Amino acid sequence: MHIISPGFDVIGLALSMYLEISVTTKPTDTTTTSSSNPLNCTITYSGVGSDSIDLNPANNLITRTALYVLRCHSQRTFPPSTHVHINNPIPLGRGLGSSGAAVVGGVMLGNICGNLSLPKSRLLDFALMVERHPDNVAAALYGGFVGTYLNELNPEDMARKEVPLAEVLPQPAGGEDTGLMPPVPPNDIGHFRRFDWSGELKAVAIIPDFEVSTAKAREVLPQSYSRKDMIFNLQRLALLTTVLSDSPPDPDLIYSAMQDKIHQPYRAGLIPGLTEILQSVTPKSHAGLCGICLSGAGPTILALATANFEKIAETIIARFKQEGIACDWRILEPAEDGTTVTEVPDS
Ligand SMILES: Nc1ncnc2c1ncn2[C@@H]1O[C@H](COP(=O)(O)OP(=O)(O)O)[C@@H](O)[C@H]1O
Ligand SMILES: N[C@@H](CCOP(=O)(O)O)C(=O)O
Repeated sequence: MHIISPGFDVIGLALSMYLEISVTTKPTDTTTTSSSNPLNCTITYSGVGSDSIDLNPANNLITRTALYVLRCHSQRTFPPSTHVHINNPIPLGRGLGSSGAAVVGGVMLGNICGNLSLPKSRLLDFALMVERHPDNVAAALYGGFVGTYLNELNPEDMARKEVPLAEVLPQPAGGEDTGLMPPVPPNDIGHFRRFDWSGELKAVAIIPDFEVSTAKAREVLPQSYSRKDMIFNLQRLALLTTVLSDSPPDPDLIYSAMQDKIHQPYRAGLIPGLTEILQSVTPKSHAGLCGICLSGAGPTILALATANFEKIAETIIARFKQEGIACDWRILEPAEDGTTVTEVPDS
C-alpha cells in the first residue's frame, strides 16, 4: 500500500504487492506435539526479510495478532496442528505498509482459525487496536484509495494512542499463557470511504536499501503544528481526494495538491536526499509525472505518473546513489480487492 501526502494518517492507497498467508490445521509435522508447541502453531516463511522475521508464534506479528482476536473470543490457542505459511514480498520498514498488511493478515487469520465469521468492519476494530494508523489498515483490508478517520478517543485511550502489542495481548517471556483476557476493542473505532482512482495513474515505488522504522519516523514529528501549516495541508488534501480520480489527470494540480508541511519536512533528516528529490522531480522536469511523495513513513518514494516510469525511477535512483544508497524500484497499481480469503478443499 501506501499513503499520499498531505494526507498523513488520513488517506491510503492499496498497491499491488500482496502478503499471502496459507493456513492448514492438518498435521504437517509429526514431531510437533502440544507440549513443545503450547500455542498449537508452527510458522514457515518465504519472501523478503526471512533472516529477521521471528517464527515463534508467540512473537510473530501475524500470529500474535491472530491470537489477540482468538483470545478476545475465549480461544486461548490455535486449533490443533495449525501450520501457517507466510509469503511476504513487501519490503520491511520501507514505508510500504508491511506491518499494516501483517496486522490485517493476522486479524483475518484469527477470524478463520476461530471460525468467528466477523465482518470486515469488526476486523478493522481489531486491527486498529494493534496498529493505530487507519490509512494503512483500512487500505489493506478494503483495498483501493481510501480516506479514514478514528473516533475521538476518551482521555484514557488518548494516553495510549500507539497501543503496543504487549498491552493488547499480554504475554510474559517464554510465551506461556497468563490466562488474562486482552482488552476487547470498542465497536466502530475507525471509519473509511473509498475514493475513485484515475485509471491512467500508476505508482512508481523507489525503494532504498535501508529501513526507517515507523516508530522512529513518528518520533521526529512535532507535538503541535501552526495554524498556517495545518491549513496548507487541509486545503491541498480536500482537492487531492478528487483530482486523483480525474481522467485525464491534471499533472500540475496533482503535483501542487501533493505538497505537505506536516510530516515530510521533519522526516527529511532520516532520509538523505529526500528534500531535493521531492523538489526537483516535477511535471516540468519529467513528462508524465503527476505527483511525488514519501510512501508511508519512508524511506520509499512514491511517484504517481501516467508515462515515463523508468526515466522517473532512474532520476530518483541516481539522486539516492549520490548519497551512497542503492535502490530497487517497481511499477505498482491500485489493488482494488483488499484482503481476500480463498478456501482450498482437502485433496
Ligand atoms: N509478514 C510479516 N510477518 C511478521 N512480521 C512482520 C511482517 N511484515 C512486517 N512485520 C513486522 O513489522 C516491522 C516493520 O514495520 P514498520 O516499521 O511499521 O515498517 P513498514 O513501513 O514496513 O510497515 C518488521 O520489522 C516486522 O517486525
Ligand atoms: N501514516 C503513517 C503510516 C505509516 O506507514 P508505514 O508503512 O511506514 O508503517 C505514518 O506516516 O507514520
